[in-house]
Amino acid sequence: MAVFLWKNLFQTTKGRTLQQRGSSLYNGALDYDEELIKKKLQQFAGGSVNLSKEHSGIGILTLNNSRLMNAFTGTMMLELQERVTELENWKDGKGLIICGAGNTFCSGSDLNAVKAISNSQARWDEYVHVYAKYLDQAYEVLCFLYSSLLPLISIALVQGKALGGGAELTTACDFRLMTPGSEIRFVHKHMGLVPGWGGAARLVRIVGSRAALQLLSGADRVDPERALRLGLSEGTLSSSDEAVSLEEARAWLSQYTEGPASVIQAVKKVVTAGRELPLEAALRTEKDVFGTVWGGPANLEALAKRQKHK
Ligand SMILES: CC[C@H](C(=O)O)C(=O)SCCNC(=O)CCNC(=O)[C@H](O)C(C)(C)COP(=O)(O)OP(=O)(O)OC[C@H]1O[C@@H](n2cnc3c(N)ncnc32)[C@H](O)[C@@H]1OP(=O)(O)O
Repeated sequence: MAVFLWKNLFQTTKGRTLQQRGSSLYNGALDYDEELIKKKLQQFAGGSVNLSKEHSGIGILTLNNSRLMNAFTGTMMLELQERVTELENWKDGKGLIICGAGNTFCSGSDLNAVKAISNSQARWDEYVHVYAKYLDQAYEVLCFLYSSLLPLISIALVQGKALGGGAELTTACDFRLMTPGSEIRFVHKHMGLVPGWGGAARLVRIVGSRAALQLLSGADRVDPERALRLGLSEGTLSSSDEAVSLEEARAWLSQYTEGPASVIQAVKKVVTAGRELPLEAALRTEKDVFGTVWGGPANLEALAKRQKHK
């Protein structure tokens, strides 16, 4: 997946100085085999991440672990990466809705897995590496979702609760829509943590640093009304019913995905380039992306029709 490209283009978490019992979470000297760590993550199994790709060019990605309020297990993290790779290669894709099964969004990391890893008899170094892999996986896949490398316009459909890593996941989407009674809550402080999946940095860009500081330091419950005021949500849907809210989210997104996939994807790329790159690089990217649509089928068709915009 282009996550690896992303890794090279932008700095990864490696080299950061998160200190745990005096040992860095990322310590090059203790590099474990990737496949081995993948196998370890697979030990923390349960739930699934399902993708359905609709004819309209909208993908529906559903977190499915209702027994644990859609908490992310190790295997779900791996599946999320697989599904996102599938979306990356979807030529006709234009939009993406991320939602949770069972009328709730996501309660973050699977705390059972986190506890099991830390309580295992394994060496501390090994715990650090397994957890680091989990964190790496979450961090990279969310960065990828948010980046121009995935050229789909995305929405987090927040029903019920989006807590911890679940709240962070909402920030990796372009837009958030909330159902009545739902909440987004960065509970990390109460867990003795800060966001680690990139959620804080993205939150600052969405709501500004003062509001982000309040939401993180207060571990505030953000209901749909406050989310709207803060610009964290685009709108409150009329129903919290799973099927109805999904239909409403689809209708909302369709306003922006009308038209050829090549053009919608190009729009998403130029906007995300503006969001994530220094100005000069963003300007260059825009010119390059323009080159991919200029003289293309949609452009030629519009010219032939002598399209007017009255
Ligand atoms: C950087 C990200 C960060 C990290 O990686 O460390 C995190 O994401 S930390 C995780 C943050 N999330 C939490 O702390 C959620 C804790 N859970 C709750 O607050 C509640 O369970 C809640 C509000 C999600 C739901 O409350 P409600 O009363 O509606 O239901 P229950 O509490 O009975 O929950 C049902 C069932 O689900 C289990 N559950 C919920 N969330 C998790 C989770 N994140 N991991 C594991 N299990 C979870 C809960 O324990 C119940 O199971 P039961 O066997 O009945 O105890």
